[in-house]
Amino acid sequence: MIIAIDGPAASGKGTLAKRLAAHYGFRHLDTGLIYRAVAKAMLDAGADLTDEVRAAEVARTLDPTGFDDPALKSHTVGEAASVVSAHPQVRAALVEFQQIFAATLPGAVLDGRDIGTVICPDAEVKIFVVAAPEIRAHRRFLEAQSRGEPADEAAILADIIKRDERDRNRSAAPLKQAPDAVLLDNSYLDIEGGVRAAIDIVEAVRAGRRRV
Ligand SMILES: Nc1ncnc2c1ncn2[C@@H]1O[C@H](COP(=O)(O)OP(=O)(O)OP(=O)(O)O)[C@@H](O)[C@H]1O
Ligand SMILES: Nc1ccn([C@@H]2O[C@H](COP(=O)(O)O)[C@@H](O)[C@H]2O)c(=O)n1
Repeated sequence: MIIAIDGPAASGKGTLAKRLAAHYGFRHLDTGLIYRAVAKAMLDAGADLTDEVRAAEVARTLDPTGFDDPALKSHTVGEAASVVSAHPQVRAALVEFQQIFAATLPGAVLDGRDIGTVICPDAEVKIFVVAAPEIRAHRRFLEAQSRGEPADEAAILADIIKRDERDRNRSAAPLKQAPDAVLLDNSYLDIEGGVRAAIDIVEAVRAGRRRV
C-alpha cells in the first residue's frame, strides 16, 4: 500500500507520515529532504541556484545516505530547496528514486508536495494536510523555542506564506490537492487527534468504504 501525504510548509505532514509509517510498519520518505539535499550541495559548491542544468546534475548524482544530515533542516537550505525544486529537470531527475521507494513492500508513506499528483498518482490513500498559516507559524515558533533557538514568529509566518506561494505557483508539479485526496485540516487538532483522523482515513480505504 502507498500512502501519499501532501501539504504546505509546516502543515504537519511529516509528523503524520512518520506516525502512520510506524503504525502500519511501512517505510517513510520525507521527500522534502531530497530537494534540500540538492539545495545544500548547490550552496556548498557556491553554485547559482537558478542554474537548472547544474542543479539537475546534482540531483542525478545525489547520495541518499546523506538525507539524515541535520544541516538539511536549516532555514537557509529550506529556502534554497524551494528555488531548486521549481526546476523541471531537477524534478524529473528525482522521480524514479521516489517511485522505487514507494514500491517498497508491504507499504510506504511518502510526504511532500506532489506525491499524490505526480509521483504516486495511483496511491491507494492520498491525504492533503492543511492548517492555517498563523497556526503553522506558531507551531514552528514553538519548535524553535524548544530547541533553544531564537525565533521571530512574524518572520516565520512571512517565510511560510512566501514558500507556499512559490510552491503553489511554479509550473512544474505545483503544490495542489489531488482530486482524489482527502483533505485533513489539523488547525484545531493536536498531534494525536491528527494521527487518529489520518488512521481513520486509511482504515476507511482499507475497508473499501471510501475510494480516495
Ligand atoms: N496537530 C498538531 N498540533 C500541534 N503541533 C503540530 C501538529 N502537527 C504538527 N505539529 C508540529 O508542527 C511543526 C511542523 O510539523 P511538521 O514538521 O510535521 O510539518 P511538515 O508539514 O512536515 O513541514 P515541512 O514541509 O516544512 O517540512 C512541528 O513542530 C510539529 O511537531
Ligand atoms: N515533494 C516535494 C517536497 C519538497 N519540495 C520542495 O522542497 C522544499 C522543502 O521541503 P520541506 O517539506 O522539507 O520543507 C519545499 O518548499 C518545496 O519547494 C517539493 O517541491 N516537492
